[in-house]
Amino acid sequence: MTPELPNGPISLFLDVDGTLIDIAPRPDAVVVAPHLIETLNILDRRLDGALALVSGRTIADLDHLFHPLRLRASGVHGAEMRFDANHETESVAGDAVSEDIVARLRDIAGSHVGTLVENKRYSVAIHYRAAPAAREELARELQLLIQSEAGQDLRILPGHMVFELKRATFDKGVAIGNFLTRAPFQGRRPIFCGDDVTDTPGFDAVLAAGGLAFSVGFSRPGLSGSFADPAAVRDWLAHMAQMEASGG
Ligand SMILES: O=P(O)(O)OC[C@H]1O[C@H](O[C@H]2O[C@H](CO)[C@@H](O)[C@H](O)[C@H]2O)[C@H](O)[C@@H](O)[C@@H]1O
Repeated sequence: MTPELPNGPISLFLDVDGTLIDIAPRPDAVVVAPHLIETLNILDRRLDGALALVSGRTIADLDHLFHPLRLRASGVHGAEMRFDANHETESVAGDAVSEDIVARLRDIAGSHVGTLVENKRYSVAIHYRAAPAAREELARELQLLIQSEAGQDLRILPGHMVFELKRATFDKGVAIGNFLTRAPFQGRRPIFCGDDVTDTPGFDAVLAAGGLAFSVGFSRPGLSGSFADPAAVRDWLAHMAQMEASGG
Protein backbone atom coordinates (compact mmCIF):
# COMPACT_ATOMS: atom_id res chain seq x y z
CA MET A 1 0.00 0.00 0.00
CA THR A 2 1.23 3.51 -0.79
CA PRO A 3 -0.98 5.91 1.14
CA GLU A 4 -1.90 9.18 -0.48
CA LEU A 5 -0.89 12.10 1.69
CA PRO A 6 -3.70 14.44 2.73
CA ASN A 7 -3.65 17.99 1.47
CA GLY A 8 -2.23 20.51 3.87
CA PRO A 9 0.50 20.27 6.47
CA ILE A 10 1.11 16.91 8.11
CA SER A 11 3.18 15.60 10.98
CA LEU A 12 4.70 12.12 11.16
CA PHE A 13 4.88 9.90 14.25
CA LEU A 14 6.81 6.70 13.67
CA ASP A 15 7.10 3.61 15.80
CA VAL A 16 10.53 1.98 15.46
CA ASP A 17 10.80 -1.82 15.98
CA GLY A 18 8.63 -3.67 13.49
CA THR A 19 7.68 -0.42 11.72
CA LEU A 20 10.86 1.37 10.61
CA ILE A 21 13.22 -1.52 11.23
CA ASP A 22 12.87 -5.28 10.92
CA ILE A 23 12.40 -7.38 14.04
CA ALA A 24 15.62 -9.11 15.11
CA PRO A 25 16.33 -11.99 17.54
CA ARG A 26 17.46 -9.55 20.24
CA PRO A 27 16.96 -5.82 20.88
CA ASP A 28 20.67 -5.14 20.26
CA ALA A 29 20.71 -7.12 16.98
CA VAL A 30 18.60 -4.72 14.90
CA VAL A 31 19.99 -3.08 11.76
CA VAL A 32 19.27 0.53 10.84
CA ALA A 33 20.29 1.10 7.25
CA PRO A 34 22.11 4.37 6.47
CA HIS A 35 19.58 5.18 3.74
CA LEU A 36 16.75 5.06 6.33
CA ILE A 37 18.64 7.60 8.44
CA GLU A 38 19.11 9.83 5.40
CA THR A 39 15.41 9.49 4.48
CA LEU A 40 14.33 10.52 7.98
CA ASN A 41 16.74 13.42 7.93
CA ILE A 42 15.26 14.72 4.66
CA LEU A 43 11.68 14.29 5.89
CA ASP A 44 12.44 15.96 9.21
CA ARG A 45 13.66 19.03 7.33
CA ARG A 46 10.75 18.92 4.88
CA LEU A 47 8.26 18.84 7.75
CA ASP A 48 10.06 21.63 9.62
CA GLY A 49 10.75 19.18 12.42
CA ALA A 50 7.20 17.80 12.70
CA LEU A 51 8.50 14.24 12.78
CA ALA A 52 8.96 12.20 15.94
CA LEU A 53 10.02 8.67 16.77
CA VAL A 54 7.50 7.16 19.22
CA SER A 55 9.08 4.05 20.65
CA GLY A 56 9.16 1.63 23.53
CA ARG A 57 12.93 1.98 23.51
CA THR A 58 14.70 4.66 25.53
CA ILE A 59 15.54 7.87 23.67
CA ALA A 60 19.23 7.22 24.42
CA ASP A 61 18.87 3.88 22.62
CA LEU A 62 17.15 5.59 19.66
CA ASP A 63 19.98 8.13 19.42
CA HIS A 64 22.45 5.27 19.37
CA LEU A 65 20.56 3.37 16.67
CA PHE A 66 19.94 6.39 14.41
CA HIS A 67 23.31 8.11 15.00
CA PRO A 68 24.19 10.75 13.86
CA LEU A 69 20.54 11.74 13.42
CA ARG A 70 18.83 13.12 16.54
CA LEU A 71 15.10 13.58 16.20
CA ARG A 72 12.19 14.67 18.34
CA ALA A 73 11.20 11.53 20.18
CA SER A 74 9.17 9.81 22.82
CA GLY A 75 10.76 6.82 24.54
CA VAL A 76 9.70 4.00 26.88
CA HIS A 77 6.09 4.09 25.64
CA GLY A 78 5.64 7.76 26.46
CA ALA A 79 7.62 7.93 29.71
CA GLU A 80 10.36 9.97 28.05
CA MET A 81 9.75 13.03 25.86
CA ARG A 82 12.15 15.14 23.82
CA PHE A 83 10.17 18.01 22.36
CA ASP A 84 13.14 19.55 20.58
CA ALA A 85 16.00 17.55 19.13
CA ASN A 86 18.51 19.94 20.73
CA HIS A 87 16.98 19.63 24.19
CA GLU A 88 17.49 17.08 26.92
CA THR A 89 15.07 14.19 27.42
CA GLU A 90 12.31 14.92 29.94
CA SER A 91 10.69 12.27 32.09
CA VAL A 92 6.92 12.49 32.46
CA ALA A 93 6.56 9.16 34.21
CA GLY A 94 7.14 9.88 37.90
CA ASP A 95 9.15 7.29 39.77
CA ALA A 96 11.28 4.64 38.11
CA VAL A 97 10.30 0.99 38.51
CA SER A 98 11.83 0.03 41.87
CA GLU A 99 15.12 -1.85 42.09
CA ASP A 100 13.30 -4.50 44.08
CA ILE A 101 10.87 -5.17 41.22
CA VAL A 102 13.73 -5.27 38.72
CA ALA A 103 15.60 -7.74 40.93
CA ARG A 104 12.51 -9.94 41.25
CA LEU A 105 12.02 -9.86 37.49
CA ARG A 106 15.64 -10.92 37.05
CA ASP A 107 14.96 -13.82 39.40
CA ILE A 108 11.97 -14.86 37.27
CA ALA A 109 14.09 -14.60 34.10
CA GLY A 110 16.75 -16.74 35.78
CA SER A 111 14.33 -19.65 35.91
CA HIS A 112 13.46 -19.41 32.19
CA VAL A 113 16.49 -20.11 30.03
CA GLY A 114 16.66 -17.82 27.00
CA THR A 115 14.70 -14.92 28.48
CA LEU A 116 16.28 -11.48 28.63
CA VAL A 117 15.60 -8.55 30.97
CA GLU A 118 15.80 -5.00 29.62
CA ASN A 119 15.68 -2.31 32.32
CA LYS A 120 14.49 0.99 30.85
CA ARG A 121 14.04 2.78 34.20
CA TYR A 122 10.32 3.62 33.75
CA SER A 123 9.57 0.18 32.37
CA VAL A 124 11.26 -3.15 32.73
CA ALA A 125 10.88 -5.69 29.95
CA ILE A 126 11.30 -9.43 29.89
CA HIS A 127 11.91 -10.76 26.37
CA TYR A 128 11.04 -14.38 25.59
CA ARG A 129 11.70 -14.53 21.82
CA ALA A 130 14.33 -17.23 22.48
CA ALA A 131 12.05 -19.03 24.96
CA PRO A 132 8.55 -18.89 23.42
CA ALA A 133 7.27 -21.83 25.47
CA ALA A 134 7.74 -19.76 28.64
CA ARG A 135 5.05 -17.24 27.65
CA GLU A 136 2.12 -18.50 29.76
CA GLU A 137 4.21 -19.18 32.83
CA LEU A 138 5.87 -15.78 32.59
CA ALA A 139 2.50 -14.07 32.30
CA ARG A 140 1.31 -15.88 35.43
CA GLU A 141 4.46 -15.05 37.41
CA LEU A 142 4.36 -11.39 36.36
CA GLN A 143 0.73 -11.14 37.39
CA LEU A 144 1.63 -12.47 40.85
CA LEU A 145 4.55 -10.04 41.03
CA ILE A 146 2.49 -6.93 40.32
CA GLN A 147 -0.30 -8.10 42.64
CA SER A 148 2.21 -8.45 45.47
CA GLU A 149 3.35 -4.85 44.82
CA ALA A 150 -0.07 -3.29 44.35
CA GLY A 151 1.17 0.03 45.78
CA GLN A 152 3.41 0.51 42.78
CA ASP A 153 0.39 0.35 40.45
CA LEU A 154 2.21 -1.48 37.67
CA ARG A 155 0.57 -2.96 34.58
CA ILE A 156 1.71 -5.71 32.22
CA LEU A 157 2.12 -4.40 28.68
CA PRO A 158 2.43 -7.27 26.18
CA GLY A 159 4.39 -6.70 22.98
CA HIS A 160 6.16 -8.78 20.35
CA MET A 161 7.56 -11.70 22.38
CA VAL A 162 7.95 -9.42 25.37
CA PHE A 163 6.13 -8.40 28.55
CA GLU A 164 6.82 -5.01 30.07
CA LEU A 165 5.97 -3.74 33.54
CA LYS A 166 5.04 -0.05 33.54
CA ARG A 167 2.62 2.39 35.12
CA ALA A 168 -0.67 3.14 33.40
CA THR A 169 -0.18 6.92 33.52
CA PHE A 170 1.79 7.09 30.27
CA ASP A 171 1.46 5.52 26.84
CA LYS A 172 2.07 6.40 23.21
CA GLY A 173 -1.30 8.11 22.89
CA VAL A 174 -0.52 10.48 25.75
CA ALA A 175 2.90 11.10 24.17
CA ILE A 176 1.44 11.99 20.76
CA GLY A 177 -1.17 14.18 22.47
CA ASN A 178 1.67 16.04 24.20
CA PHE A 179 3.42 16.66 20.90
CA LEU A 180 0.22 17.83 19.19
CA THR A 181 -0.21 20.78 21.56
CA ARG A 182 3.21 22.16 20.65
CA ALA A 183 5.11 23.59 17.70
CA PRO A 184 5.95 22.32 15.15
CA PHE A 185 3.20 19.68 15.43
CA GLN A 186 0.30 21.95 16.36
CA GLY A 187 -2.05 22.64 13.47
CA ARG A 188 -0.75 19.80 11.34
CA ARG A 189 -2.64 16.62 10.53
CA PRO A 190 -0.91 13.78 12.38
CA ILE A 191 -0.01 10.44 10.81
CA PHE A 192 1.12 7.52 12.97
CA CYS A 193 2.52 4.19 11.81
CA GLY A 194 2.85 1.28 14.24
CA ASP A 195 2.92 -2.48 14.31
CA ASP A 196 2.06 -3.64 17.80
CA VAL A 197 -0.64 -3.70 20.45
CA THR A 198 1.53 -1.16 22.31
CA ASP A 199 0.78 1.26 19.45
CA THR A 200 -3.01 1.15 19.93
CA PRO A 201 -3.16 4.31 22.08
CA GLY A 202 -1.11 6.07 19.36
CA PHE A 203 -3.57 5.00 16.67
CA ASP A 204 -6.45 6.25 18.82
CA ALA A 205 -4.73 9.59 19.49
CA VAL A 206 -4.12 10.50 15.85
CA LEU A 207 -7.58 9.36 14.75
CA ALA A 208 -9.16 11.45 17.51
CA ALA A 209 -7.15 14.42 16.23
CA GLY A 210 -8.45 13.93 12.68
CA GLY A 211 -5.28 12.22 11.49
CA LEU A 212 -4.38 8.94 9.88
CA ALA A 213 -3.32 5.67 11.53
CA PHE A 214 -1.46 2.99 9.59
CA SER A 215 -0.71 -0.47 10.91
CA VAL A 216 2.23 -2.58 9.80
CA GLY A 217 1.95 -6.33 9.28
CA PHE A 218 -1.74 -6.52 10.15
CA SER A 219 -4.93 -4.69 9.30
CA ARG A 220 -7.71 -3.62 11.60
CA PRO A 221 -11.12 -2.03 10.98
CA GLY A 222 -11.12 1.64 11.86
CA LEU A 223 -7.53 2.28 10.87
CA SER A 224 -6.63 4.27 7.75
CA GLY A 225 -4.70 1.47 6.06
CA SER A 226 -1.86 -0.97 6.50
CA PHE A 227 1.64 -1.69 5.27
CA ALA A 228 2.75 -5.29 4.66
CA ASP A 229 6.02 -4.94 6.55
CA PRO A 230 8.72 -2.44 7.61
CA ALA A 231 10.29 -2.56 4.12
CA ALA A 232 7.02 -1.17 2.72
CA VAL A 233 7.08 1.65 5.29
CA ARG A 234 10.69 2.45 4.40
CA ASP A 235 9.81 2.50 0.68
CA TRP A 236 6.90 4.88 1.34
CA LEU A 237 9.09 7.23 3.38
CA ALA A 238 11.85 7.10 0.76
CA HIS A 239 9.29 7.95 -1.91
CA MET A 240 8.15 10.99 0.08
CA ALA A 241 11.74 12.06 0.62
CA GLN A 242 12.49 11.60 -3.07
CA MET A 243 9.51 13.80 -3.99
CA GLU A 244 11.03 16.46 -1.81
CA ALA A 245 14.48 16.05 -3.28
CA SER A 246 13.06 16.44 -6.81
CA GLY A 247 10.84 19.35 -5.75
CA GLY A 248 7.66 17.21 -6.12
O1 LIG B 1 7.74 0.76 20.28
P1 LIG B 1 8.81 0.12 19.45
O2 LIG B 1 9.78 1.10 18.85
O3 LIG B 1 8.24 -0.81 18.42
O4 LIG B 1 9.65 -0.76 20.47
C1 LIG B 1 9.05 -1.92 21.04
C2 LIG B 1 10.09 -2.74 21.74
O5 LIG B 1 11.13 -2.97 20.77
C3 LIG B 1 12.23 -3.76 21.21
O6 LIG B 1 11.82 -5.11 21.37
C4 LIG B 1 11.25 -5.66 20.19
O7 LIG B 1 12.22 -5.64 19.12
C5 LIG B 1 13.39 -6.49 19.31
C6 LIG B 1 14.31 -6.27 18.12
O8 LIG B 1 13.66 -6.54 16.92
C7 LIG B 1 12.93 -7.95 19.42
O9 LIG B 1 14.05 -8.80 19.62
C8 LIG B 1 11.93 -8.08 20.58
O10 LIG B 1 11.40 -9.40 20.61
C9 LIG B 1 10.78 -7.09 20.42
O11 LIG B 1 9.92 -7.11 21.56
C10 LIG B 1 12.84 -3.18 22.45
O12 LIG B 1 13.80 -4.06 22.98
C11 LIG B 1 11.78 -2.87 23.53
O13 LIG B 1 12.40 -2.14 24.59
C12 LIG B 1 10.68 -2.02 22.93
O14 LIG B 1 9.68 -1.77 23.90
